[in-house]
Amino acid sequence: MSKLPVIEIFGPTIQGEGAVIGVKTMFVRTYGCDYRCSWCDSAFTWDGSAKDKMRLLEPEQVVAELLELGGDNFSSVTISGGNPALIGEGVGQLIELLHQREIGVAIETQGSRWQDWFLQVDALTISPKPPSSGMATNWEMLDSILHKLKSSESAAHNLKVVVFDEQDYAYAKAVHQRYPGVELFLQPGNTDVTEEGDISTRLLGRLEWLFQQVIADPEMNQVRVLPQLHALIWHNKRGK
Ligand SMILES: C[S@@+](CC[C@H](N)C(=O)[O-])C[C@H]1O[C@@H](n2cnc3c(N)ncnc32)[C@H](O)[C@@H]1O
Ligand SMILES: Nc1nc2[nH]cc(C(=O)O)c2c(=O)[nH]1
Ligand code: SF4
Ligand SMILES: [Mg+2]
Repeated sequence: MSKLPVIEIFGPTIQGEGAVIGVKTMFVRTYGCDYRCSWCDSAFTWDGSAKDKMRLLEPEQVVAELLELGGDNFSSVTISGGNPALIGEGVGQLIELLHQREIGVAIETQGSRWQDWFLQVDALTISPKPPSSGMATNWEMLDSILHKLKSSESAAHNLKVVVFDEQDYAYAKAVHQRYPGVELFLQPGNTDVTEEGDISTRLLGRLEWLFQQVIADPEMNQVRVLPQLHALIWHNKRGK
């Protein structure tokens, strides 16, 4: 088996975002990202600040830790990062081991890289990054990823765009127009990921703003707008 770089394993918690919001799930967060989003809420996966906590684990070890931590109190695992799509076999083997135990797998990735194991995932979220992130979308790569997913019968996938401002909203619209058949989730951005204490009022204000954009826009009749539910409940706490 092939090792994978892991920065944290936590749960059970409640999936707070997108297509599988509300589902009880464990999390495996891989280390390393090819992006550097200005507002990344998981920058410790790539900025070096938690480098000493990164562990190279065999997929079997990851499963053992998930079972130790969660017992039989979960049937879903979300693999996020960082960018889990930077990792080939290690994540592919982990997915296989989880499926052998009838545990469903969700993935969070930004659509900058393809992995063949995308086709095995039960809920694959592709989250291209809007202008406020400072990252540039590789549209050819995104086209090719969505084309491969569309051609496969098994791969349940969706798009999720984080929106901080008008420019980001225009970007989300461009994504929707480019991939009209793919379910699109919009999520308001958290502008301060280090603020301590209760941030729910601020987050709900941004959610209402995003609701208003979509309500007024006949070109966005098919999208879904959701908060980061875990951030409303647990704020900027890590491992939730
Ligand atoms: C930390 S990322 C890890 C997975 C992958 N690198 C990605 O970006 O899709 C998980 C999700 O959190 C979202 N996210 C990160 N920082 C955020 C913020 N400040 N506000 C709202 N969503 C954020 C990302 O857009 C992504 O959808
Ligand atoms: N509860 C909870 N839901 C989430 N959905 C996506 C997350 C992520 O960081 O990828 C996340 C997370 O970190 N926690
Ligand atoms: S792609 Fe995801 S993990 Fe990477 S910097 Fe952006 S939000 Fe953070
Ligand atoms: Mg998160």
